[in-house]
Amino acid sequence: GEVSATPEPNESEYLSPVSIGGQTLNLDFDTGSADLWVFSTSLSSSSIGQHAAFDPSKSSTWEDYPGASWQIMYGDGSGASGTVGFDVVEVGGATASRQAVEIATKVSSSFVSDVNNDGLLGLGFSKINTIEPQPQKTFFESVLPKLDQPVFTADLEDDAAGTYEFGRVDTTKYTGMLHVTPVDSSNGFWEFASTAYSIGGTTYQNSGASTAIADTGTSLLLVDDNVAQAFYAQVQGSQLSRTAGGYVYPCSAQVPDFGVQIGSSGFIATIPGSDITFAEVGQGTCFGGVQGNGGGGIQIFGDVLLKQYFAVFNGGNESFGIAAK
Ligand SMILES: Cc1ccc(-c2noc([C@H]3C[C@@H](O)CN3)n2)cc1F
Repeated sequence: GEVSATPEPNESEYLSPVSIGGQTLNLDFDTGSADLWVFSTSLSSSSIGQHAAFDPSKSSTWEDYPGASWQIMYGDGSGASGTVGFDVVEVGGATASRQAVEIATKVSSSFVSDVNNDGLLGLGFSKINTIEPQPQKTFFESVLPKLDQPVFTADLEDDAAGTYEFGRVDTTKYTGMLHVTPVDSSNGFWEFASTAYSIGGTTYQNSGASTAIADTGTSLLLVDDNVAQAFYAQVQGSQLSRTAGGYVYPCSAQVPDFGVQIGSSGFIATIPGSDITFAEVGQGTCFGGVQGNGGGGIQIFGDVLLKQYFAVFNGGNESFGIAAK
């Protein structure tokens, strides 16, 4: 089948309506993790606040997974944990009839205050699913055999709503060719080689051999520290600010275009300098959308890059592709 879910954009995440046991929640689609978890009525009312909370007792199709648990930590240190069951999960039009659904009994404060999402839907590989005693399939892995094509696409926008589609590649959504690279899923991510970058149209080889992941759940573009340093060396007045947590510069500064290689093919995905500023932090100072990854070895290509392109995640041949739009 072919489905589409239109995420509501928020300053740092793309939310899509998901039906679980007939209850609709807005979930943050995250290709960098593999847990589908929801705010639940097991949480305290102060934690639930304005969030939609899933109530298993009101679902006629809910099935407990006795003794199972989960616990996850995200890149920013936020986290959640709880118990597990199975239910019917429907996104746009694709239905997983017995999808593992992780019930939050604890969530960190940043999830309580992020009133836009009622949980996350992981689109990474189930190798990193945190359910004990046995990791469970992601929604995509559950529906994959039933899809016309074993793919999902992400068409993220800056301010307008973006779109995730499962089972087809809408070729009217992009122009030119799709630049496809093989993915190495052994770490559980949509991971590929990326050893070159460009600043202001000039291409450089990245000394520290590096890989990158396509991560729709990360807002920024986190590159090797030496690459971030080389980029901001070309932004007048920029500095690495501990208080801001990264590189900042005068909002009036001229920011060069920045590009990163997708796979070893040679294609450099470029972001116009005018789209690189992520936020104003006050006093005419701006926080850059390109930042270092803190020496993690893996670069994290988040929304700052992905929203410039149409992205195709292929679970059949394990590849990642992007095209201009
Ligand atoms: C409050 C909140 C915090 C973090 C995240 C979050 N979602 O995806 C990710 C990235 C980082 C990596 O962990 C996997 N993908 N981070 C979402 C939130 F709503």
